[in-house]
Amino acid sequence: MRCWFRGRKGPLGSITDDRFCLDPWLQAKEERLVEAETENAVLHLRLAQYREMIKKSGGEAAQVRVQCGDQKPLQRPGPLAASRLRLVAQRLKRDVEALHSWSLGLFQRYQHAQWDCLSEIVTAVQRAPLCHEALPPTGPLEAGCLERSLQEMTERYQQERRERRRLHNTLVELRGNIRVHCRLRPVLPFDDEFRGPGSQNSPVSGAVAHAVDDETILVECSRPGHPLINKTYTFERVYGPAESQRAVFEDVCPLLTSFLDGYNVCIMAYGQTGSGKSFTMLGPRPERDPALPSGPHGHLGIIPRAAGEVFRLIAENPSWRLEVDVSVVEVYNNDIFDLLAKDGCAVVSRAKRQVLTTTEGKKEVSGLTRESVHSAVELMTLVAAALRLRAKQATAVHADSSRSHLVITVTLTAAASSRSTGEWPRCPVLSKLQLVDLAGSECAGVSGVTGSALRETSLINRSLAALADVLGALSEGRGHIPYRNSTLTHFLQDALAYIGSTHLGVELLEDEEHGA
Ligand SMILES: Nc1ncnc2c1ncn2[C@@H]1O[C@H](COP(=O)(O)OP(=O)(O)OP(=O)(O)O)[C@@H](O)[C@H]1O
Repeated sequence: MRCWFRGRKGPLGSITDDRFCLDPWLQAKEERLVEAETENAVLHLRLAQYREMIKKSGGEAAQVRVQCGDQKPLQRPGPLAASRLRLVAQRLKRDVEALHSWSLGLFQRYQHAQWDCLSEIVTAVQRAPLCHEALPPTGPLEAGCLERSLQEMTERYQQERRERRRLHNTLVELRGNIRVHCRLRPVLPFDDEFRGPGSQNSPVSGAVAHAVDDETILVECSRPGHPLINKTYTFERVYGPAESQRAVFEDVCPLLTSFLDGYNVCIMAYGQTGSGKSFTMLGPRPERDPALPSGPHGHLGIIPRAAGEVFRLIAENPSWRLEVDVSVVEVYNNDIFDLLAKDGCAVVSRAKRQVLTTTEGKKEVSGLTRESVHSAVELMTLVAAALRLRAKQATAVHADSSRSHLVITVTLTAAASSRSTGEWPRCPVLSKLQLVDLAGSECAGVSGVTGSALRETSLINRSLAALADVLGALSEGRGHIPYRNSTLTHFLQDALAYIGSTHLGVELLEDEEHGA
């Protein structure tokens, strides 16, 4: 699954007819490149000469030493000769240092020139289709030369891209394939309003969890009749209450480049009810205002921002010929509902689905609706429609509490045209991005739920406990992973099992007493 793009014929390989317009541009760049290479070669030559000279003089000195050893012992130089020798040695040292810094500078200039050339080549190649028709016809010999030079440039460009991809994904891996970030939301007015029946026992109000630094939080744990205990927890990253949606997304953004590079990515928001999972993942009130990535919304959550970024990356590389489709499901009361399913009148309606195991052992949801999308706005319009169907319920803790786990799956596939030309020889599915807004864990005593809502709470808590068990079993490398203990883990089995791919969990803690 990893690095599927690597070693494949890259997108520029298919540009063959648009090369003739590159002549003056490319020639100039090619000349600069050749100049820089020549300069580098000269430098290497001079370095070799200096090395040779040093070797030779070393040999001569050894010879003199041998000869002197046969005769009488060397007389110590007088003070005048010694200071002269010291001066010569100092001058030589300075010369060597100057030569070293000069060659270093030249090497750096060479590297910069190479990068400039390559980026200009890439721009030129990308602009090629636009100016092709404006050019006069070219002779066959010239065309052949240009073709070869374009091929070389294309190969170099592809090499650079492969290197970029390798470096990017190595960096992402170095930061960890499973990452847990923690966000503390600010204390909000409703935190006091919605104090549940159990909260009168809590002597503390206001913030009880604090960001100590950007990796540590401190939680004040208080129980009536017990002394206050402070506990600290560390995460890969901690966001304080004042940190923006943009700051959270900045850490997620590199994963989307990995998704486009063929890696599976799963981003989950986990936390207790009202702690800000939906706010972080979607933004405020996304079902009413879909917070389309084109709008001027500063509060956009991870999902609309990710949609914008995925399509921005695709637009940056038009020759990739990729297709994007999306499915939206909710896991509610241990059942899976397709939130993009349409009834007979093509109206979106909730439809129950089952998880099946395919002959290759993969998990699939039978009859799941997958809508093809061509822009972030299209994607978010579908998500907003699906969200209107998502199960919600007011509780004493949170007036707009989600009662289901929401899973948005964005699948990247090779376009049918590139499949038929054999450009993508393997399975057409390249990678999957799963964006999960889990239902919040809650204490029924505090949230004050009764009747069917109490059953929902119990099923939510059980499925979250099952998820914790699966993650625990995976991290401990246990032989048996209990995926089947809940529909949520069964449904997410492929994403969870693919532990080698990149996961980032955003754990959210409420910045007040319930969250502690
Ligand atoms: N960082 C934040 N800044 C400002 N307001 C926030 C922040 N995080 C959450 N909120 C607000 O807090 C409230 C609860 O947030 P949200 O609905 O995201 O919680 P949740 O964890 O998804 O809850 P549940 O699990 O019950 O659905 C919302 O009104 C939301 O706008």
